[in-house]
Amino acid sequence: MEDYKFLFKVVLIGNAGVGKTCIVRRFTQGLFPPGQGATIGVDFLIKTVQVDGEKVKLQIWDTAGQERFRSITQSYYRSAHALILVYEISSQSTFDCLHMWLKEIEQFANPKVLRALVGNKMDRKDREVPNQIGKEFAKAHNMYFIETSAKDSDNVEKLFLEVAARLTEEAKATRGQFNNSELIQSFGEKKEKTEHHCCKFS
Ligand SMILES: Nc1nc2c(ncn2[C@@H]2O[C@H](COP(=O)(O)OP(=O)(O)OP(=O)(O)O)[C@@H](O)[C@H]2O)c(=O)[nH]1
Repeated sequence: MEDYKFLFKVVLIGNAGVGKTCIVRRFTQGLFPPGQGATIGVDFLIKTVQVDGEKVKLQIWDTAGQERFRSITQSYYRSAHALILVYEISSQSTFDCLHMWLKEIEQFANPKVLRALVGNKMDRKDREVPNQIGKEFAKAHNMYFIETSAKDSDNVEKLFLEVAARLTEEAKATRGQFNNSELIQSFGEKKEKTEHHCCKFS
């Protein structure tokens, strides 16, 4: 058996071009990839972090923001322990689509999923979404909020460490001692699709 205490599946979602892939690459590989192309479908990377002296393995799924991949990416929501919803602070339109993304979460994710809201590209000077607006939106929807810059490496590590810490705390509180496969199964229940939401924004 591998040497880690918990394994969590973390899925990044949000409009095309907001920086999901760059956030994941910054965190897992410590780099800001030049000329990053659009994600096709989904991609995943793994990183192990320490939470209170215990090893926690994060399986991080980077989904494509483009509408044409939506049916593929939606299928990854179900077994997610955490969903990181990303918008771009320099693009009001990506923020305006958050309601659509929340509907997707409601429809396809496990109700127990931990949700985080991330305003990426905080290094940019052409801000369109004030920090306070992002914060209030997150508060209203019971989400953890942080602004990041994958480019400058600001808050990226903090984001994933916070998610790992919250998931670990929740797992310990709800299940006590259990093994990793049990944990995954507990979040992997299938939720029936009842309605199709479509947003042609990307
Ligand atoms: N200034 C700045 N640019 C960024 C940042 N993060 C990503 N970018 C740029 O934004 C563009 C899109 O980044 P991606 O990481 O490919 O975006 P994505 O959300 O994964 O896009 P899809 O795969 O199409 O869903 C690229 O040109 C990146 O260089 C950031 O923190 N600051």
